[in-house]
Amino acid sequence: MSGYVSVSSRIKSVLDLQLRWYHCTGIRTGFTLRMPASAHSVDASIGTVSSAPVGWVGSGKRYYGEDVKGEEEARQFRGIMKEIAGAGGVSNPQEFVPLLQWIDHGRLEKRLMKLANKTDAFLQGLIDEKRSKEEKGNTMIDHLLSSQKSQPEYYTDQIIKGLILVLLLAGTGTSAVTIEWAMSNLLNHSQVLKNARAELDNQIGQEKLLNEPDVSKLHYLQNVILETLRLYPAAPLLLPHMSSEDCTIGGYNVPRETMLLVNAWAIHRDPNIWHDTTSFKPERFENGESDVNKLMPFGLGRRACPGASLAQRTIGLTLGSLIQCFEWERISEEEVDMVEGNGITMPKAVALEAMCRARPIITKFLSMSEDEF
Ligand code: HEM
Repeated sequence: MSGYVSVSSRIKSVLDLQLRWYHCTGIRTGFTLRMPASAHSVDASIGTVSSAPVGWVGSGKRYYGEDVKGEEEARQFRGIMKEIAGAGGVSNPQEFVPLLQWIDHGRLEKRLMKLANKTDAFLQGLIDEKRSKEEKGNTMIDHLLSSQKSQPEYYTDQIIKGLILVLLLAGTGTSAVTIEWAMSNLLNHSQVLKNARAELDNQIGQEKLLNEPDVSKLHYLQNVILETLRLYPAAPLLLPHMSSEDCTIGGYNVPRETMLLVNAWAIHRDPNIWHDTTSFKPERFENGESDVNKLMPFGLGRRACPGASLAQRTIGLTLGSLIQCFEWERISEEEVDMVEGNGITMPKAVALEAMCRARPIITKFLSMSEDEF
């Protein structure tokens, strides 16, 4: 976190921060605090606390937000990510009418090949850039390249590119979208927000910043996240699976090699399973494991999400930090719009906008010397 802003510029901006409400826009990359130019340096340091990690690409570069260096490269990256997200959500008529393969209807395969080549070239560029540098950094690519030296047969460039993509595609958008849904729910349920803030004040206080190991003490906050994942699972249909044998599901005969989608969104709202199913009630998870075991936002079984526990920690840390550091309010009397948009990771149809005001910890945080972080 160090290196963003000098101590004096932090202190200068503190008063400004404490007096005003700032407007925040929940763009797809997580929360961005929009502040006037006078507080820009503060924006940079807070951004590290509050924003979801999309855009860091394991190479230490930021491609989203206001402090982007290398705009052309960032634009290229954002373009690729947008195309991948779009391509992931489309249905392919050729899978339903195989004849269409012969006339290459929609040219989907060609477009995907082009996109794959473009993505591969971009990621290879990042690896080559790191490899050519004398000084080794502390980024994911640096570490993977050093593993490549000791285990070249496993850590090939191809594997490294795959790992970066997994983190980007599976790991960041899902977590960012969940934080945005969680914050929207909190803004529409002021008592839940108060309870979450009271828990943070009791357990952590305003003297030290929330840390990752603290998140396990915050049971109410974790229930807020579970309840968000119940009502707004980031992957509502999980990922497509394929039947390996002929089988029967719910009375339907399913032939071998049929694509199967599990509607976790609907299961999470099934009145036969959940009480008061559409209400946002984190308290429902206070009665032990039984309700938690009915959730499946990360899938189940062998192919369940391997990042589930990482996701719960990073979401807990980010959401907890947002609540610990800021007071939050809606931009108007009107409730935050909770309509779902389209996309492979279920976005909000209307991006969240909210007001935030710094809490006392920000004063302490911003007046600390860089060595104290
Ligand atoms: C809120 C956050 C997240 C949600 C809701 C989520 C959800 C899911 C779901 C539903 C699946 C498919 C499970 C199935 O096929 O039944 C999946 C797969 C996967 N997720 Fe996540 N995920 C999240 C975060 C992450 C993170 C942080 C990472 C890694 C850093 C990650 C890595 C993966 C990978 C690699 C797979 C593919 C596993 C396989 O096919 O064997 N996910 N995730």
